Amino acid sequence: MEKRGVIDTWIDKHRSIYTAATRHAFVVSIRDGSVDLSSFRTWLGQDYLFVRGFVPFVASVLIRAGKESGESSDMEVVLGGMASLNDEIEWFKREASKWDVDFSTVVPQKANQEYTRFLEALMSSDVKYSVIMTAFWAIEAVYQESFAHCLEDGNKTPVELTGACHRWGNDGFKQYCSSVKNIAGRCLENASGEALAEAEDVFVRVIEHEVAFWEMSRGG
Ligand SMILES: Cc1ncc(CN)c(N)n1
Repeated sequence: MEKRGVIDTWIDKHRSIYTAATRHAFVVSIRDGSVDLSSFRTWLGQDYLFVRGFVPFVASVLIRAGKESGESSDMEVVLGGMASLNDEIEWFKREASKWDVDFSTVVPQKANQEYTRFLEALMSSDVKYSVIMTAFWAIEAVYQESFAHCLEDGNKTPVELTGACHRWGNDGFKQYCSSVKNIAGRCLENASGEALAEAEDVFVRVIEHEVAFWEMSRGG
């Protein structure tokens, strides 16, 4: 059995907000087939913009993994994430034509701008490696858990949305999230009390931004 670490204790401690992010009404509406397709189109356009801002963040994680990690495999894990972002951007573009969304006219909404600003602040070299890794894991994990839920037994996910669900809900992405979680967990095992407090705070803030992002997609 997998060893329970500090991240699992934080998930338990902040369970209600964690569940609000991973079982948000928008996600549940995809799973039960009641999703409002105009919300899906809003999400698509906003998430495309988010992902473009996420690429430099992941690049900064990659640089830190190359420079600061004692483990050469950290860089390879992050590089795998970078490669899947490349596919993700291509996927968004294909979906845009399918859903008739013109990305060139999409303007980032407040929740998206605030999330991107938060990521930019995390790219500062003052932010500890363990803290940036915790954020990176949490960002990916919310999407993995949310979209995997839309594929679990009993789902009524509309067939035209299963592509999105498979993108983040597939087993390979789950494995990748687990590798990032292991890296963050290993760093946190040796972290100071101050770094632990910062990482917990960043974990909660990522989850809050994810909730706000789903709310925005629903038109909230
Ligand atoms: C808002 C958000 N959070 C996470 C992911 C997964 N990379 C995403 N595409 N968008």
